[in-house]
Amino acid sequence: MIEIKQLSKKYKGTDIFSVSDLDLCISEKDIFGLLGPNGAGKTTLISLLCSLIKPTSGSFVINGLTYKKNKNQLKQLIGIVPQEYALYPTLTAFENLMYFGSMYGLKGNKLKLKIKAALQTLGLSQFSNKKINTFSGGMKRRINLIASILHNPKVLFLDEPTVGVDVQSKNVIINYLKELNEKGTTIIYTSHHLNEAEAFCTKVAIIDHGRIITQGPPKSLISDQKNANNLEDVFLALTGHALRDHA
Ligand SMILES: Nc1ncnc2c1ncn2[C@@H]1O[C@H](COP(=O)(O)OP(=O)(O)OP(=O)(O)O)[C@@H](O)[C@H]1O
Repeated sequence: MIEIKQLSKKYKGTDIFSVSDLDLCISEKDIFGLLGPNGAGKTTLISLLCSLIKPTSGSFVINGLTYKKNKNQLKQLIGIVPQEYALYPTLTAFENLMYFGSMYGLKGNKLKLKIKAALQTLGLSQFSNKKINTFSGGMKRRINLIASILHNPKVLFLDEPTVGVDVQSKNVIINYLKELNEKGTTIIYTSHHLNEAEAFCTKVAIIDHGRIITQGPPKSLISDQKNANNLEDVFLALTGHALRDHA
């Protein structure tokens, strides 16, 4: 269970809050989607929850643990799949995964077997000894995902895990995440693919200007919104059609 209370973040040198007084509860069984236009605050919220950045104010608890009191336990409890590839291009897939596993204190046969099983499930067994710089975007996304789950996290945060991948890779990734969730991992993910989120998530929150403007199961949000046939209709009705370009 994740409980977020009055969480706010204002980056140094800026005068706006990227996350503003945000309250949210995510249950252990959820596949929770954080949706919102560009610049809404999704990555900032995930970065706060992964303790990659510090809140300006407010707090959160993940499965009873807080970063201040339980830093090491929390690190073992969560997995992070960042938006950017966090892989070493000149190492092979297997070497990369051995390295990431060792960062969590894993080693030996146990780690090797875990890597082999994940590579198999994600369709990458035959590329195990190929260098990452020869991989397609979809293959790198799948390796990025494996790197984050080797320590069996109870809570997995993913920032746009299906961006830039083909339909085949996307299906493999989504099915794998569903499997992890069925085995007891809470999934929290950001995406701009609203059809995907509608089918995949048990709950979503639509975020804009650092605040949650609505949340709930996709079907409830659709039925509650006048003239909405899908999550995209809800999203546009609540966030508007204006472009969010800024520099
Ligand atoms: N390191 C930073 N320093 C200053 N401002 C930042 C920083 N990172 C993000 N921001 C600002 O915080 C706001 C929220 O950004 P964030 O990346 O969290 O949004 P997002 O919803 O993830 O967007 P996207 O969908 O484009 O990834 C934006 O206005 C952004 O410009």
